[in-house]
Amino acid sequence: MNKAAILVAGGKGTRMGTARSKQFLEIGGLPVLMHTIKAFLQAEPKLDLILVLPQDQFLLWEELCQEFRFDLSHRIVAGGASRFQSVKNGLNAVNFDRGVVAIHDGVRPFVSKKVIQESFRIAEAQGSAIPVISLKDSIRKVSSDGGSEFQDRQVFRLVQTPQTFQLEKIKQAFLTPESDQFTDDATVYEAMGWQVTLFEGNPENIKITTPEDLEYGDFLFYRQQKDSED
Ligand SMILES: Nc1ccn([C@@H]2O[C@H](COP(=O)(O)OP(=O)(O)OP(=O)(O)O)[C@@H](O)[C@H]2O)c(=O)n1
Ligand SMILES: C[C@](O)(CO)[C@H](O)COP(=O)(O)O
Repeated sequence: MNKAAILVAGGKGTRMGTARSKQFLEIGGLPVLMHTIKAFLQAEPKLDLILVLPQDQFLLWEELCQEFRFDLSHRIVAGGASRFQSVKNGLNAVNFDRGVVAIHDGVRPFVSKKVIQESFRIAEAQGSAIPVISLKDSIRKVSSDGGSEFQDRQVFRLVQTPQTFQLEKIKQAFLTPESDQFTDDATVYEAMGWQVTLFEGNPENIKITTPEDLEYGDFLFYRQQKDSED
């Protein structure tokens, strides 16, 4: 079965508030994106790996690859104005017609090997594979009049990436016009009337979004290093 991964990293990282976009910042001495690429190629060494970057950051990425002597195989594609457009550009760059494709936020470097491998296995059999985790906090639905209402957290899940799909189906889904309701790839797939298949994600697979995520990322990195030495 042909397998590809699209790592979307075409965003600006405004919530991080740093001059350099968050996907290029370092965790444990290595840029975030290099951790993510390593995770995918360790889990699936034969992957066609497509990295989606802002066009004006191609040169920076080339310089970083030289600086960090990073030579893992990947192709680069220009991002779009939104995550949806960046994914679409990535899908158009996949160079086979039949197979499975994982779509992953480049800024989720702590995705586990098990989740990556499971996502391909489940998507191949079921059409899609969406990693989710249970909630640990209580949740409330708030209303515009200042009120709020208890919600049963057992019936909710937090949604992560990689979101993995049979290529033909997700390419067809992405022909639909972009909508504000498309907060991820599962919602685009679902708009076709197809049900998504959920599976258990890994809680460390956080999306690096704000400065405290970088500090937690450092902690996770050093804990991983220590675990592998023990
Ligand atoms: N035009 C865009 C916007 C987002 N992304 C990617 O989608 C993922 C999830 O988006 P988010 O965390 O929101 O990243 P940013 O858009 O960069 O962050 P912010 O919203 O804080 O600006 C990131 O890997 C980001 O680079 C992308 O490829 N192209
Ligand atoms: C795709 C995603 O990471 C799934 O949780 C999330 O929806 C991205 O949201 P963002 O607002 O684009 O960061």
